[in-house]
Parts: sequence; structure tokens; C-alpha cells
Amino acid sequence: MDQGDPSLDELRSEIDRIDDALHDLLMRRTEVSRKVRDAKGDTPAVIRPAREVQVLRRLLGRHRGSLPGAVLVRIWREIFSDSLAQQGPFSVAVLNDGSEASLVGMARDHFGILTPIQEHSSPLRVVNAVAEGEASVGLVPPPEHESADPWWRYLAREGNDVPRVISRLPLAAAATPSTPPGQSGLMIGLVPPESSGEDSSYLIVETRSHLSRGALKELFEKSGLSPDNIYVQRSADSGHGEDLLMVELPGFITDDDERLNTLMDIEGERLNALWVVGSYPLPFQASPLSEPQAAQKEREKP
Ligand SMILES: O=C(O)C(=O)C[C@]1(C(=O)O)C=C[C@@H](O)C=C1
Repeated sequence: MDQGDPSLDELRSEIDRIDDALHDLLMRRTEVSRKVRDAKGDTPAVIRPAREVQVLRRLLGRHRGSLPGAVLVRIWREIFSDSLAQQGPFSVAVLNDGSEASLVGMARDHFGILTPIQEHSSPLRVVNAVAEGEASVGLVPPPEHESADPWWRYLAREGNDVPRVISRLPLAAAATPSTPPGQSGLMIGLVPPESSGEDSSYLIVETRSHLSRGALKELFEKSGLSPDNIYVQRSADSGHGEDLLMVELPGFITDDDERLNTLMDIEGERLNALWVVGSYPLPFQASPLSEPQAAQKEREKP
């Protein structure tokens, strides 16, 4: 230690002053959350995943020093979840079918220590809990190829009680210690999806007959849409029954997107119906936010 270096007592006094300032700000932020509730009106706590991600992107953009970005995200996850709970009852319905696919750990990581979590034995039960207002949002597995009875087919309806995809988790894998590596989940809710500026969207399309993967890809591309993924539920009728497609597309897509009109105009003979079933803000991909070991290394910054 050099002569001019502060003593341990001085450093602890500085930490005490900083803790007081942080604590004052947290209490002030909580008061503002309650005012947000008043500004939103009488609606129950309305989650805004796009706004949350914008806040995190902004903070991570200005972040400096050796505090790992994953730690920053984790602290803000608790802050957002309490902020929501300050605005009214907020709970999460989660798949727990007793297998490795359980999303309970992911839900706890994302929604913090106090958010009530209801566990359900199938994705359909999660969809229903959200549709019937028993839970504010639900967490279900992402679509999979070759699934005979995919849960997402229950989103292929119009109506205010039909949940929509509003987020994809984990946002930052390195900030989610209870989420098994590589696991993802989709958050569904009855809130209108909003653009975060960097998003992916889902459509469900009903075809009039079976179409090959190549034909499907071409069909979307003709309308200026380039799907990242197409998940197909083949109809039980192996002759010429209708298939349902869950199509993942880059960007934020809404019902009034011109490309969807074009698609239905030029492919009306092959397509029966189309629903925009939500979107999600792109999670943080870059290491060290996505990799716990790289996150730890941030502490070694000079
Ligand atoms: O901006 C809002 O609508 C809020 O409710 C505030 C807030 C926040 O605490 O920053 C809380 C929850 C929402 O999901 C998004 C943001």
C-alpha cells in the first residue's frame, strides 16, 4: 500500500455512502413504479418485455469496468419483477412435466425471488391458465420440429383471450444459473406484442394441402418474407388435409404488414388462413452475456 492510498476504514466509509445512495435510488424507483401503475389505469400489472429489454440494452451499452454484465442483468431482473408486482398481482404459469424440460428454474431466474409460480403438467395447461386469467404470463418450450401435437396450435385463433408470444428466455444465459444449459422458453401473455427494435416474430399459417419444405420456403420468399424456421404440424389426413405451420421470421411483424397481404393474395389457392401470433426481443447472444465462464472473466479486467 502506498502512502497516499486510502485506508480500509476510508474505503468502507465510501462503500457505506455508495450503499446509501443506491438504496435511496431503489426506494425512489419503487415509488415511480407505483406511479406507473396509476398512469396505466385500472388494468392489472401489465408486463412490457420489449421495454425491459430496451432498458437492459441501454444500460449494457453504457456499462464500463469489471462488474460482469450478467450481474447487472440479474440485479435488474429483480428490480423489474418487483416493479411489476408493485403495479398489481403478477404470477407465472410454467411447464413442469417432471422431466428435464421443466421450465421452473428458468422462470425463477427471470422473474426473481418473490413472483408466484404455478406449475402445470403440460404446455396446453399453461396456455389455458394464461387464456383464463389464472396467471399473468406463461412459460412454454419453443416450437420443435416433428412434434405431433404442438401446443402452439392453440394460438391459431382470433380473440382477446388468445395468448401471444411476447418474449424468449433466457435473455442472457450467463445471468440464469438455474436454467439448464441450452434450454429456451417462450413467454406468452394476453398483452399486445411490442417492438423492441431488434425482434423475431411468429406466424401460424394453415395450408389447404400438404406442401413440401422447399415449396413452403419458396412460397414465403415470393412475398418478401424469409423464414428463419418453419415448424409443421401435418394433418392426420395423409391425403390432402390441411397442415399448420409455425413460421419464425426476422423482424417485428404485425397484422397489417403488406407482405402478409401479398402472401394471401398470391397464395390464396394454397393457403387457408394466417395469424400473427407474436414476437420476441432478440436475447443477448454475445459472450460474456451468454457464457457464464466468460462472464466470470470480466472480473479480471485491469
Ligand atoms: O415501463 C413500464 O411500463 C413499467 O411498468 C416499468 C417497468 C420498469 O420497472 O422499468 C416494469 C415492468 C415492465 O415490464 C417494464 C418496465
